This record gives sequence, structure tokens and C-alpha cells, in this order.
Amino acid sequence: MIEAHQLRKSFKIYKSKKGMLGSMLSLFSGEYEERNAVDSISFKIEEGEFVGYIGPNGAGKSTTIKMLSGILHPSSGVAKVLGINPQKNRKMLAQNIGIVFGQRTQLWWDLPVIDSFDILKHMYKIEDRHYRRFLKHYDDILDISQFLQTPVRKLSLGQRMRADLAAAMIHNPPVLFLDEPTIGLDVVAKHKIREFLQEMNKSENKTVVLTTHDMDDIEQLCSRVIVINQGRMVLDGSLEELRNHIGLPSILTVTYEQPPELQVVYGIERTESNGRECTVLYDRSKISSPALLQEISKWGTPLDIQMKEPDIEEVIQNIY
Ligand SMILES: Nc1ncnc2c1ncn2[C@@H]1O[C@H](COP(=O)(O)OP(=O)(O)OP(=O)(O)O)[C@@H](O)[C@H]1O
Repeated sequence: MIEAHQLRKSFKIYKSKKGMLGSMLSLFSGEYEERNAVDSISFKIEEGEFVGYIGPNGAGKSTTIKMLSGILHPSSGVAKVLGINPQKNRKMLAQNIGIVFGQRTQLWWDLPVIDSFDILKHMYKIEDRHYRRFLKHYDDILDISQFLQTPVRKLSLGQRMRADLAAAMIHNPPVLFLDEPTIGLDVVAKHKIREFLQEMNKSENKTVVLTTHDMDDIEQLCSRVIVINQGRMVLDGSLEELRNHIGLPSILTVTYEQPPELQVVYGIERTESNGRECTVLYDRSKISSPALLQEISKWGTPLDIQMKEPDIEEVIQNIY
């Protein structure tokens, strides 16, 4: 459904000389170097997937999204979305994708939200009955009716994001590209946006590519993550594969009837005990959870057991 094959984008970085005069001269000297913002990225995303496209600042995430959506042309390589080449057929692609940039609205700044929607309705040639259904449906799931008459510049960030998301869905596209849609939002607004995105993916089978720095977005929404760093792909897999790749230990906390008698077990990296409480850090690739449970029950009589996988935030920090 979405394909990137050896996708690369380089930008010219003009060399600047020191001082005011130097900066002026460098404008005219034309000396530059080329830097790859995205460097030979390849992946395939199937229909209905929810993919987190993540990486540190400047990794090349937005540049990739812009190439997939036809805003930027690749320096080399090929992108295809629903079989459409964004470079060659941007208009046809626009009918089939929705885009949201969290940092910048796609709506008309000084117009009431409803006027922006009306313009989009005409641009996408949407029938009146479909448009009415759209307004009703998006009021039900994003509460947009309360600010339809408000100019975009007067909306709160959360309202603006809801308006932008609704606008991106007006033509009911099967594919959504979301570039940091939860940036700067408070907890309640983030929750609402996440619920909406989950609904779009689960009930309407939309394929979603999401860039974000928010680990809760990734944990709650994405079934797959693609990690890039300095323009290059570092990992492509499930959240579990991401955790395993980093090799951070899983954690088991046990409360025993009596202080336990600890033993050395292959796969357990560290054990900390404090009276009846015991914390076990273990490597799941070396010992399975059932086997571990069997071992630790030899140390005493467990009253309560809790398991915790490594935090995705910790995992990401380790990968960069
Ligand atoms: N138009 C441009 N001209 C020159 N360099 C650019 C241009 N656009 C992006 N870059 C550079 O390309 C690199 C990748 O930028 P990009 O915006 O894709 O990163 P990102 O992963 O989206 O970062 P962030 O998380 O900070 O939004 C950065 O080094 C950036 O400075």
C-alpha cells in the first residue's frame, strides 16, 4: 500500500563564512555541500497498519513524509502510495491521502473553521449529503460543532488539531500521514486525539503513518515502529522486537510469604531482595516467563507476582 524504495533526499547546505561580511559574501559565492536528510530508506506498509515513524530531532522523519505525500521530490529512489507515484501524480494522490502537520495548520488562518471545510468540500467535489454526514460524524467523534464558526487563529491548540484532523478526513482517504499531531497538547487533548486515531484505524481500516516524539502515542497506537537516525533506518519491527533489539531486561516483582532463598538461574541478570519483596531482572531471550516462574517458586512461596516490560521511552533512549 505504501512503499519506499531506496528513498533519498539531499539538501544543499551553503557554506557560510565568519562575520557579517562573510555571511553576505557566502550568499553570492554559491559554495555548498550536499547533505542527505533521508538516506536510502526502504519499507513496505500494508493496508490497515498503524506505523510509528520515529527518530530524534532532524532524523529525516518530516522529509520522508513530505516525499511520500508528494510535497518534496526525492533526490533518488521511488515512493509509491496506493500504486501512485507521488512525484508524477500528486493530484491523484491528494484524493487518496490525508495529511496533518502538528506544527502548521492546513486551514485558512483568518476564516471560520466551517469556511475552510466548505472550501475543501468544493476542492474535493464532495456531494452535499456526504458533506452533511461528514460534519455530523466528526462532531460525534471530535466535537467540532462547538468551534465551527470560530476563526482558526482563535482556536486553542487542541481545537485546532481536531479541526485539522477532521479537514484531513473530509474526502475519506484510506491513508493518513500524521506529522506530530499531538505536539504541545495537554493530557486530555492528547487522549481525545489518540482515541480518534485508534477508531479510524480499527473501525475504518485507515492505514496510518505517524511521526511523534511522544512515547505514549507509540505505545498506545502503533503496532509497528520504523526508527530512523541521521536519515538512515535503524530498525523496522513490532514494539516487542524494538524492546528485544535493545535487550533491556524484563522485570518481575515478587512478594513471598517469608524472605526468599535466592539462587543463581541462567537468564536472570540481577536480583534485588528486601525482606519478603524481591525484584528479578531477566532476559526473555534466555529464559521464558513460565520457566522463570517455575524457578522463582523454588525460592519460597510467592503471594503476589507482577511483571513489567521495559518502558518504551527507555528503549528509545537506548537506541539513538
Ligand atoms: N528545506 C531544507 N533545506 C535544508 N535542509 C533541510 C530542509 N528541510 C530539512 N532539512 C534538514 O534535513 C534534516 C532532516 O529534517 P526533518 O525535518 O526531516 O527531520 P525530523 O526528523 O522531522 O525532525 P524533527 O523531529 O525535529 O521534526 C535536518 O538536518 C534538517 O535541518
